[in-house]
Amino acid sequence: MKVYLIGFMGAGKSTVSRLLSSKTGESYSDLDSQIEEIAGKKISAIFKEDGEAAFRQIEVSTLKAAEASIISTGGGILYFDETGQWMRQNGIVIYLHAPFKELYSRIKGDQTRPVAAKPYKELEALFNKRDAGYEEVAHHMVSVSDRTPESTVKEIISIIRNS
Ligand SMILES: Nc1ncnc2c1ncn2[C@@H]1O[C@H](COP(=O)(O)OP(=O)(O)OP(=O)(O)O)[C@@H](O)[C@H]1O
Ligand SMILES: O=C(O)C1=C[C@@H](O)[C@@H](O)[C@H](O)C1
Ligand SMILES: [Mg+2]
Repeated sequence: MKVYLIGFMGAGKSTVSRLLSSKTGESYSDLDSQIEEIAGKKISAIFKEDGEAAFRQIEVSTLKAAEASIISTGGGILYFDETGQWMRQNGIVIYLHAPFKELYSRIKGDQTRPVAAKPYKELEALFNKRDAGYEEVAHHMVSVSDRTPESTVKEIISIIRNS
């Protein structure tokens, strides 16, 4: 059974997937890292040189080809409408949720995330739009607000056991 972690930038999808993998012994794949390996360059360079649309095409094909049990997605994984339904049909989808302000404080000024360079208000509007989409697609919503990754992982392990 596959587990897909979804959520906005800074939610901790990469951090939690790594820890979940080490606690359960299940394999994990971080789509952003895999994309950088496939493309042979950083995400910021893909955005700059090839454009966001090209990045999104690689992102969705990397998602569909991912073989690991735990898959950490990028914040824009719902760029294509059908991607959410595809994940739901292929595994358990878990939304890591926190209020925008908290996520913003984790990602502001981070040069590795080109989307995070948007002005505060624009980014907040993007969060509000995506938040509804993540919630609709997810089988489970897990709060990552003011919480350690260890505690989040415990909750996810219990969700997996009961699924
Ligand atoms: N529970 C947490 N509490 C505080 N900070 C956290 C927590 N989880 C992750 N972080 C920090 O927030 C930042 C973003 O975490 P991470 O890269 O795991 O997010 P992400 O959801 O994978 O983001 P992206 O969508 O951009 O890939 C990192 O600096 C990380 O150390
Ligand atoms: O939220 C987004 O649109 C993104 C999030 C990151 O995980 C990367 O996938 C990329 O920087 C785009
Ligand atoms: Mg990540």
